[in-house]
Amino acid sequence: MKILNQRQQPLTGTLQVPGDKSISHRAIMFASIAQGETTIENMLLSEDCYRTMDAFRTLGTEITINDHNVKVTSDGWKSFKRPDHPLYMGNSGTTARLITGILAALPFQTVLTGDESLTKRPMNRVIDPLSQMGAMIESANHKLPITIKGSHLSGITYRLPVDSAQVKSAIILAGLLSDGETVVHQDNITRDHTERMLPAFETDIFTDGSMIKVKGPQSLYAANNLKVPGDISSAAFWIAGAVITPGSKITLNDVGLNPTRTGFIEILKRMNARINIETTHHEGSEPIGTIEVEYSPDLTPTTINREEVATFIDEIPLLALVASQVEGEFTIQHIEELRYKETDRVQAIVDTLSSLGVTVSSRENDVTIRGKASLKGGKINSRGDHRIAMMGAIASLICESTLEIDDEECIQISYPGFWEDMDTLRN
Ligand SMILES: O=C(O)C1=C[C@@H](OP(=O)(O)O)[C@@H](O)[C@H](O)C1
Ligand SMILES: C=C(OP(=O)(O)O)C(=O)O
Repeated sequence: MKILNQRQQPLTGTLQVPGDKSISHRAIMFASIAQGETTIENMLLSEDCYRTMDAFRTLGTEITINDHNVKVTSDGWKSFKRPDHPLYMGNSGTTARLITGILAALPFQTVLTGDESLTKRPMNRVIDPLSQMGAMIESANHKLPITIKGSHLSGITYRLPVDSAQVKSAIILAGLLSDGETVVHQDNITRDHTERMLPAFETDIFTDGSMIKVKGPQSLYAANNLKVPGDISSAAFWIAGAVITPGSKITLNDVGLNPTRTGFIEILKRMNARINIETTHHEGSEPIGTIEVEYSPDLTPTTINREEVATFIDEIPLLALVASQVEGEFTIQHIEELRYKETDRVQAIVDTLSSLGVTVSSRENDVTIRGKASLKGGKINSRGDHRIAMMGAIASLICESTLEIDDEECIQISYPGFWEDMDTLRN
């Protein structure tokens, strides 16, 4: 439990947030299925990323960690060996979905398990398309634990029924290891780190943004040095904190500014938030830059379009918190996918904000928040969901009294240095 008493303390100063979680997972996975030695700089060493590293070590990859630099040495996917125990995915949906795409095409059986939260999250979204490719995956109710039998796969053409980068990536990875052509169509933009990073491993992949095409089977070769940009989803906590806390003014350096991830900033700008972003350079094919944010007293509501939801999917709890500081009624629409995250985040938003004294209600696919609210403090239950725990910590910046956060250790899942970074910005 964490007790926070930081009433109206502004966030000020400069910070570099840790490496991006989505990119860190992919760097380990792609380096593992490739032949040779890849070095990864600024790797995120969080619980979820350890689950990915543990799984690929069990399959035969050598991974050494020196500070935040990771060396991955592998003979490629054809050399992977059958694990002699179930692979534990912990809390990580990204690990579970993407590795299923790889393991489905390998000639041995693997069992995947997960923690209490992950075993409630849907796997049918990857099992269905992979089965169409010829995969044999057994599960009770399409949830973990699953048994992947390992079979010879053939390419498919598939239109994503949900806006999910995890599903898209699982199919692309399976496609690389399958016979023939695999084509994935998406109706709305989802994060495209897989498409951007794979060419660094000498992979042939074509995309025009709404369609992705790969031909298999392909051998992948180690990438030259990869550098992971700062995680914009981690930066988002400080951005939200600065926007709502009087007196704040912060600069965040070296943050990944991939346009498929910057939805939160775009939306805050539409709401009159005082934010400046500038792309300073690229690492591989990922744009990187600086974000400057100031306290923004004149926020206005905006409309959330379905097409943009995936570009800030993990920041929606934070947007709800910011919405509580906007005059009038603010509806965040089209957020049904939040029900399938670490917790039902639609419900978590309603329960957390209402326990802080905000008038908030939800229907199936949206949440409506009435502002401007004074947050009263008290106690919130993170339910073991890292993003809800950190959203609570940011709410505490403007609470009138002490706030207690249950189960705050879950923050290790995505942001191990969170409390240290909070101290940096409050000094
Ligand atoms: O591909 C990824 O790295 C991720 C995709 C998103 O999930 P979905 O694809 O399920 O929306 C996101 O919520 C998750 O934190 C990371
Ligand atoms: C949803 C998340 O991650 P994952 O799906 O990988 O568990 C998240 O980090 O908010």
